[in-house]
This record gives sequence, C-alpha cells and structure tokens, in this order.
Amino acid sequence: MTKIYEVRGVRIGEGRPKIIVPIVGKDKKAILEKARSFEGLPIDVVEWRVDFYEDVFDISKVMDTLNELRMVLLEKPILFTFRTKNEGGEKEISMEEYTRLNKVVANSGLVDLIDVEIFSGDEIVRENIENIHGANVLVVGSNHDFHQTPEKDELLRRLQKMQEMGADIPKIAVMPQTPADVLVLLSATYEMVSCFADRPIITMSMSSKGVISRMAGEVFGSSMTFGAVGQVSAPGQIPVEKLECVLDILHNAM
Ligand SMILES: O=C1C[C@@](O)(C(=O)O)C[C@@H](O)[C@@H]1O
Repeated sequence: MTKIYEVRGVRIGEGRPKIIVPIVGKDKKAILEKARSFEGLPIDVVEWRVDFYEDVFDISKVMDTLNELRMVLLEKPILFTFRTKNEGGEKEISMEEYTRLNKVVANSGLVDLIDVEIFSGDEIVRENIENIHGANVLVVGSNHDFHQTPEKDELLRRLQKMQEMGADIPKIAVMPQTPADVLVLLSATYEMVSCFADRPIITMSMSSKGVISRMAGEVFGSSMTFGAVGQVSAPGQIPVEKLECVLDILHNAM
C-alpha cells in the first residue's frame, strides 16, 4: 500500500495529481504580489524557490518574508526549496548554509514540505532529513538532470535511493532529447510505483517534448505536477488553468 499524506487538507498520493506552483520572485514585494495573485486559481501547493530571492543568505530576512508569505497564503501548503546551482538553481550555497537554512525554516512551523537534493553527500543529506523530520515537516527528495534522460534502471536506482534515505516524496526531473526519452521516464515512473515505492513519487520529463509527463501523472504514477502562473521555474511547465483542465479530463476518464 502506498502512503497518503494529508497536508493542510491536501491529500498527496491519492486521486488527481496535485498542482504545485513555484514563486520565483527576487524580492519580498514581488514574492508577496505573486502569492496574492494565486487567489482563486487551481493550486494545491505553493513552492517558494528561495534560491531566486536576493536576500536568501540573510536568514532573518528569509524568515520575515516567509512569515508574510504564510499570512497571504493562509492554509495553503508551502514547499520550501533552495535549488542549488549544481541542480539547475540560481545560486551556489555551501552545504553547511543549506542545512542551517532548511533547519531554521523547518523549525519555524511555517512550511509543510522541504526539498532536499539527495545526491549532495549521504551524511549531510541524512542530517537534513533528520532535522526536517524532527520538526514534523515532510521531505521532498530531489534530483535533476537538465541535459539528458538516464537509463530506466538508473532512474529507478535514484528514486529508490531517495526512498531508502527517508525522503517522504522522491522526485526526479530529467531532460528528454527524443520522445523515446519521455517514454523511458514514464516507464520508470510506472515501474517504481508498481514494484518498489511505498510512498508517492513525483517525476517529470522537462521542456516541450516532455509536457505529456506533466499531465499524465495519474496514469503512470506521478502524484504531483508543477504548473505555472506567469514565469516558469523549469522548461515545460504549462499554465495552471490548462493543466487543471487536462488533469480533470484524465481523472474523470479513469
Ligand atoms: O524540482 C522541481 C521540479 C521543476 O524542476 C520542474 O521541472 O517542474 C521545477 C522546480 O521549481 C522544482 O523544484
């Protein structure tokens, strides 16, 4: 049986894939304005991509912006993500600082999920996961390849490693060169959920070639999908209203 997580009333791992929308503002004003614009849109979870924030290395400013973000978003679940330069993010960060940031944010009680890049060194990753779980926050394990799609066995190995390390929701995003690569990602997703996973996973094939993977999660086994309101945080994200429409068509057909 696959686990289901209930996060502020959103049931992850069940039914229609949940829509996550990133906030990629550079300053507090832009971040809060974007959050306000979400009212009434079909969004289940908001991701704050804090690596885009110009004051991200000042923890008191991060906390101040996060406090206000929580006030704007009310009961909407927040996924907190520092995407490192290595994995396609905006900024470099030392692992010590990454760990400290995630710990302070986890302990604040203001966020519901935190992204941890699993291939950053086992010891430091374990420390991150322990800190985050200690604060009763869920860990989204992550890995990105912005150049290619690894073989299916390698995708399965990475997703299983995330699960073994204790990530509550393993997630992988890869780049297709051909439509066959998209099939590899979908096939790995299906095999992972049918043979190995005891928890929800998230997968996507990026860019225009991979768009189908952002819509077909309910068919192949991806529990959440990233959509856009304005600026995207990765290639291939489609506007949330269109995304919702396709997710509903597939859901109602199943
Ligand atoms: O890990 C992911 C997935 C993502 O890269 C995507 O392809 O939609 C977008 C990122 O903002 C997020 O942190």
